[in-house]
Amino acid sequence: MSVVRCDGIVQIYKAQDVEVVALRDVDLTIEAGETVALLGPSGAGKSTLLWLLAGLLRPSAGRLWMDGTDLGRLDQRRLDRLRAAHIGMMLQNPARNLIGYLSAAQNISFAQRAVRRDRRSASPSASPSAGAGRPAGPPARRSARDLLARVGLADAGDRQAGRMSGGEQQRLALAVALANAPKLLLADEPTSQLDEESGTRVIELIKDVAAADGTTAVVVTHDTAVSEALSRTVTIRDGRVGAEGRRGEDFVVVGREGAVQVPPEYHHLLPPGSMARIEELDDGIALRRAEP
Ligand SMILES: Nc1ncnc2c1ncn2[C@@H]1O[C@H](COP(=O)(O)OP(=O)(O)OP(=O)(O)O)[C@@H](O)[C@H]1O
Repeated sequence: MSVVRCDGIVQIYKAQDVEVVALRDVDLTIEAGETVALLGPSGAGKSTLLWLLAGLLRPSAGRLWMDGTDLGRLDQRRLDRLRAAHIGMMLQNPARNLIGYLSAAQNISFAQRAVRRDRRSASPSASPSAGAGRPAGPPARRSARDLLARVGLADAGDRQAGRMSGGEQQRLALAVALANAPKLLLADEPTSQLDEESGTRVIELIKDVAAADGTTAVVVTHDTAVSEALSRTVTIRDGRVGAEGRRGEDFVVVGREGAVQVPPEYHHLLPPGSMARIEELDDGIALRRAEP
């Protein structure tokens, strides 16, 4: 079963009298264990998509499934539960992921507290809806000690999070995001404020988690080193999935109603607004610029 399935997602922001269409008809399926880099120019809609996947926004239209659960059918309480138990999130600014005055170990315990409480209240005798939206069985949660060891911070359990370096904070943020053994790990530019070495380490750790636990990771990034390290790229342009890359090869994506975005590197041959002739080939079509 797919961990993420987006079907015709539209996201419209309303700011006073103005509407901004951030995403239009996004179709996307992500399988368990995939590590996906979400790419695209500034304002394309990457963060919006990430926030939708995190359940922090509800789409204006379209449907979004997380591990088979239609998020649109969950009330806020059940959505919050599903998020806490199955989604881990890392933000760009390492400090924003953490409670600075708590120790590293306390940051992890804090993240686990809500899910622990929730599981207690969702005992077998509780209402059947209490665990709705959650796959069978509780997540296999790790101890703070194990999680810290996993991200190379075995000796840092008592250190105050706010006093750690940016790289250490982001590794701790990863441990916090993994605290409840999420199925889906979401990261919004997790390396952009780190030096190259720290950034590489964070991405290697994310890949290790995906390989070892089957965790699915979606990482918004502008960094080609990050996108090359992950198994798949999805490029958002103008609110649509414009291209995908797998194993180093790039593909354009044929969207709804047959729409295809010509990648910017070919705009000198087919500028936006130009007319083209379609030439049928055995295995597809070619576009040739035509003068009207
Ligand atoms: N809260 C909001 N209210 C109104 N418009 C918004 C809001 N958040 C985002 N937008 C608009 O939606 C569009 C997509 O924004 P988004 O932040 O998702 O893009 P992005 O690809 O993540 O960009 P960047 O790489 O610069 O972070 C942009 O036009 C942005 O201005």
